[in-house]
Amino acid sequence: MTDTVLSIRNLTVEIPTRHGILRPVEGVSYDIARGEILGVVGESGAGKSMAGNAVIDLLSPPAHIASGEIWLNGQRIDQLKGEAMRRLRGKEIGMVFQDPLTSLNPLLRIGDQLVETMLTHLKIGEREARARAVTALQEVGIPGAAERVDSYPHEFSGGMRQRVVIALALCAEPSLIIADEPTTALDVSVQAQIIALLKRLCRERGTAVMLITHDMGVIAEATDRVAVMYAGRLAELGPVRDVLTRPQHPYTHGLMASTPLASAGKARLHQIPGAMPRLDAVPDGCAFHPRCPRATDLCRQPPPPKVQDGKAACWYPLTQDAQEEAL
Ligand SMILES: Nc1ncnc2c1ncn2[C@@H]1O[C@H](COP(=O)(O)OP(=O)(O)OP(=O)(O)O)[C@@H](O)[C@H]1O
Repeated sequence: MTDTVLSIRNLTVEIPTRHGILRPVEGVSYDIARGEILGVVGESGAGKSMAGNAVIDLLSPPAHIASGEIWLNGQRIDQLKGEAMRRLRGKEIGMVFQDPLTSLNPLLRIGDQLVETMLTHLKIGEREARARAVTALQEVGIPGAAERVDSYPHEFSGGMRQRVVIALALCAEPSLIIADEPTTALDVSVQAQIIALLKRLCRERGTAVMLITHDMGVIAEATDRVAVMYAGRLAELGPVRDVLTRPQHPYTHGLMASTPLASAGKARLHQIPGAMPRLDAVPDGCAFHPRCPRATDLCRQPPPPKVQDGKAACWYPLTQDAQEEAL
């Protein structure tokens, strides 16, 4: 028996437009194992959310999965629609989005939302579900959970609301959590607490997590492995320590050098010259080549080698020595 929870294979998402077909996700593959937190990182517009939304059939039409496969616990799910997908979303996949209010019903007490979710997906009765709702709120650190279970979402602060969303996402005991920028809307002081909470609870339960973020600090703090996306493609995939301290792809290297975390103590932050291409103008070859100081003619023509775990999609991956000098 494998402990792979989610397996994305060669996923391509297309958006047909009047000017041609856009591919916000192209040929992306990664796995997430039980109890593992995979960080998906990249600049705004890199396709991180699209890849996550494809898993839960939340792509906004006309965006759609054009090719590839998505497997959850050995079941192929990329063709599931309607009720079958809704059932899977509540039971097997929990979701935590940037804005907690999108996950909460403003008209229902939070206890009722937790109870409803548990009654739908777990084989337990109402009394048991009520008791578990209080425990769930205690576990996510809501003070006075026994009373707050009867509060409405608007009666909580942003950070507390996100705690409630985490309780809601976990209460049906899913095998996968998709957390898309879960702390971006929160005060800096609260961000670290929420990330620590998510990490602890998922570790305890063996839940796999796809953690989508543009924040390298969150990646460093919470993840086991990292998938780096650029212009819809995977640039690099590997254990967090390797990707952060010994990035092979020049894009990852630039991303690291441009974060305050990595450049602490340096006089000023590095900037990657230029901008990520628009989806209707993604260059041939390696999409990063116009911004890459190491690019040669080879990078302008054939697609770069496919990413493998621990091996970047680059003809000229940075060796350890080159990492010191490059960029
Ligand atoms: N309906 C649409 N038509 C055209 N382009 C779209 C459409 N929906 C999304 N896109 C584009 O798809 C790309 C991928 O978007 P996505 O939200 O996945 O990026 P992201 O990496 O999650 O960025 P962010 O961190 O800003 O959320 C972006 O360039 C976005 O502009």
